Order: sequence, then structure tokens, then C-alpha cells
Amino acid sequence: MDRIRIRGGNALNGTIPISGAKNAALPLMIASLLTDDTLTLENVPHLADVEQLIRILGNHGVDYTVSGKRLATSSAGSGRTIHFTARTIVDTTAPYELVSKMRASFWVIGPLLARCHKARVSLPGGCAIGTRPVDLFIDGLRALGAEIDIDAGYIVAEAPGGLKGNRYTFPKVSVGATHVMLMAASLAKGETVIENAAREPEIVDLAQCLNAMGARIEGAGTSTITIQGVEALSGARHRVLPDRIETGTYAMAVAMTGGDVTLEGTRTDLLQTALTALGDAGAEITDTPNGMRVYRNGNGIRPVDVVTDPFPGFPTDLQAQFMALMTRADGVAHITETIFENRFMHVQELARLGAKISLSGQMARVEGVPRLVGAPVMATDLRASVSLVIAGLVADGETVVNRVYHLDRGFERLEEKLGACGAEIERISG
Ligand SMILES: CC(=O)N[C@H]1[C@@H](OP(=O)(O)OP(=O)(O)OC[C@H]2O[C@@H](n3ccc(=O)[nH]c3=O)[C@H](O)[C@@H]2O)O[C@H](CO)[C@@H](O)[C@@H]1O
Ligand SMILES: C=C(OP(=O)(O)O)C(=O)O
Repeated sequence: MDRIRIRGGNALNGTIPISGAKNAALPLMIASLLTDDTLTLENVPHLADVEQLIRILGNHGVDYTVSGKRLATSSAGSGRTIHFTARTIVDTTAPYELVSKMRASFWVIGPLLARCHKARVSLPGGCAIGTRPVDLFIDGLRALGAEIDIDAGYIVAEAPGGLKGNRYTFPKVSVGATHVMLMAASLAKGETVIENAAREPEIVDLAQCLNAMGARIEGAGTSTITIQGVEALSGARHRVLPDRIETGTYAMAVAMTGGDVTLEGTRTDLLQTALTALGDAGAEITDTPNGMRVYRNGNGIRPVDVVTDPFPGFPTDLQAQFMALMTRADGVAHITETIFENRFMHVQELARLGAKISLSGQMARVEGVPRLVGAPVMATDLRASVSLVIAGLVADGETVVNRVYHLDRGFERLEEKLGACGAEIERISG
């Protein structure tokens, strides 16, 4: 199993190209199930989750071809272009062996139901950050006329006469359930109105792609989305938006180590709340023509309290990274997690490096310390793992992060990107 070894102490200086967003690429790829025509996606990141989803889609009958080059360290925005074609759906079952590895693969339920009027999808896996139920998907799809049962770990859904548009109000904001409702309602008969929809940029990206395929979606990016169902969708070409979580992660790494880094191929408007928190912590962030510049001089890190919330709030996917930054603040910061009930698994690992963190329910009290000391660490989820990398970048001596496969789910060539900016970081294979 690969590990990442870091020798802390170097400031980061240089340029980091930001990849296409994992959390946009996944639903966009799944949207290819909605049409027998070719959906071409540009800027698709090379990540374990993307490869896994390609396998899952292949099981349903999606063919793919890859063109374009892999993202080179020196050039932003030149990620892969992948052409997905689901001429016919050969299987409407998404089996446990495939779906259990990745939460988002469950979302195939939406297009399968819409196009084939039936789907049998295993209950999902994904990062172990909470119980992560699927009740909102079930309620939402039932509102569109689907009949749904749970049988032996599978959701079995049918809509013999096709899905029918309806009004549905989410009792709680869900990114995944909003993606699924957009895809399902695009091929339903009549109008669907979704209230309390997620407003994440990845929702907007999916809606734009679906509209390019012939869907009629209005209001994506607000909490009310209206979809006029259409008979069929066609192919399209769409560029995956930049990864705001990767962007925020590297911005936090620079805030941690000090230095001056340009994040290329990204946009500040994708993560305003997190950038405001970073600014309050002492980093300077400015727009550049093709991204942003993050800079922190020799001044210390100021403690900042944050509370995670659905977009446009502070993203839960940056909570662990921000906590790593706060371990070196000049004072005490409080970090409250409101989205997932078990997303503090980095706390005990950060403590191995000398961090002083205490937990009380969903709130972490982080008392900044003047020094972290390298140690072997291990994390059980994607963003927790990268928070350990950020801490390792300033820890004295050597930090070894185990279970790198978590990182490979969501960070493209992390060690290369950080290494090019002066970090002493390497992957140890095997
Ligand atoms: C692949 C992807 O895009 N993953 C992101 C997506 O996950 P995901 O789409 O799984 O997250 P949701 O927005 O659905 O989850 C938000 C909250 O709603 C709850 N919930 C969700 C569905 C449901 O049927 N019932 C229910 O109670 C969840 O347990 C959680 O407490 O959004 C999360 C919140 O921004 C991010 O952390 C993940 O990185
Ligand atoms: C939690 C995440 O992913 P998933 O929803 O696929 O588990 C994430 O991207 O941080």
C-alpha cells in the first residue's frame, strides 16, 4: 500500500494547476446514461473515483474513449477529454461490489429510472464520515411516481409508465439527491419544481450540461429549481468546472507554510466563504487572470472560528484542512461540523503530530501550538488524509501518511503539485 513521506519546514512558492472537480465530474459522467448519443466531457481529472465510475458505467453499457493529454504540472486546464456513449443500457442493476466503493455511484438510480423506467441499485459506500442515509433520494423519486422497495441491500425502483413531474421540497439540503432529481426530472413528463435544492457550483455545472443536452432546467444555483421534462436528450460537449475543494486545500497549505503560490485554472467565486476565513487567518488572496494568488508572509496564523454549512457556507470538505491550519494558530479556534456527524477522524491523527484539539459534540476546540512534530499517521477518509499532509508540511522532521488510496480518490498528483512548489514530499510505493 502506497504511503506519502513529507519532511516539513519548506514554504510553498510557485504555481499549482487546479484539476477538474471530482464532485462535478462524477454526476456529469452519470448523466451520459440519459442519452444514446455521445456526451463529451473536457477537463476530467485522473482520479481513482473517476476510474471506478467508468467501470460502473461500463457495466450499464456505457462505452468511452479518451482523448487529450493528462494534466501537466506546468499547464492548467489541459485535463483529459472523455467521450461517453450509452447507445443501449444493457443492465439496470448496479451491484454491491461496484457501488459499495463509492457513494456517488448510487446516483445512477436517477438516469436509469428516467430512461429505462427501472433500476436496482445497491445501497452506497463512500467516505465513512457519517451514516449517510438515502431517504431523500427515495422520497424525491417517489414524488416523481417511482415505486420503490428495499430488498437485500438493494433499492429496487420502477416507474412502469415513466416518471411524472411534481413539486418536491427537500426536508434537508442534499447535493446528491438534488443531482439525482435533476437527472430524473429531465426525462419526466411535465414540470418538476424542487424546493430547498442544494446550491453547490457542481449542481449548476450539471444543470448547464443537461441543458446543453436539451434539458429545460431553470434556477440551478438557487434553492428552487424548475425542470420541464423533455422526450429525449442528445449528446453535448461540456467542460468540468475547476475543483473548489482542491483549490481550497492548496490555499490552506500555503496559508500554513507561508509563501506565494498561484493556483491556476480556478475561480475565487467557487469558495468565497472559505477564502474569507483564510483571509481572516492571515493569508492574502487576490484574483489573477486565470485563477488566484495566495500569499502569507512571516506573520503568524490568526485563529478563526468556522461552521460548516451547505453552499455558500463553509464547505464540510474543507473542514479537516482548515483544522490542520488552526493547529498552528496564535490562539484558540472553534470548528463546528453541521453536515456529517462523524467527520472528525483527523483529530486523533493531528494529535499524533502534537496538535491540541478537544471535541465536544459537533464542535472542535483547537488550541494553536507553536510546533508540530512529524510522526506516522493514517486517516480513514479523503479530506482527513489531506489535512495530515498540510500538517506534515510544517511539522519538524518526517511525517508518513498511510492509506494513500484515500488521497488518490480526490487529489490528482498531489505530491507532484506540492513538490513543484518546494515541498519535500514523496510517494513510497508498495
Ligand atoms: C461526490 C460528492 O459530490 N460528494 C459530496 C456530496 O456528498 P453527498 O451528496 O453524499 O452529501 P449530501 O449533500 O447528500 O449530504 C448532506 C447531509 O444530508 C444527509 N442526507 C443525504 C441524503 C439522504 O438521502 N438523506 C440524508 O439524511 C447526509 O447524511 C448529510 O448529513 O456533498 C457533501 C456535502 O457537501 C460533500 O461532503 C461530498 O463531498
Ligand atoms: C466525502 C467526499 O466524497 P464522497 O461523497 O464520494 O464520499 C468528498 O469528496 O470529500
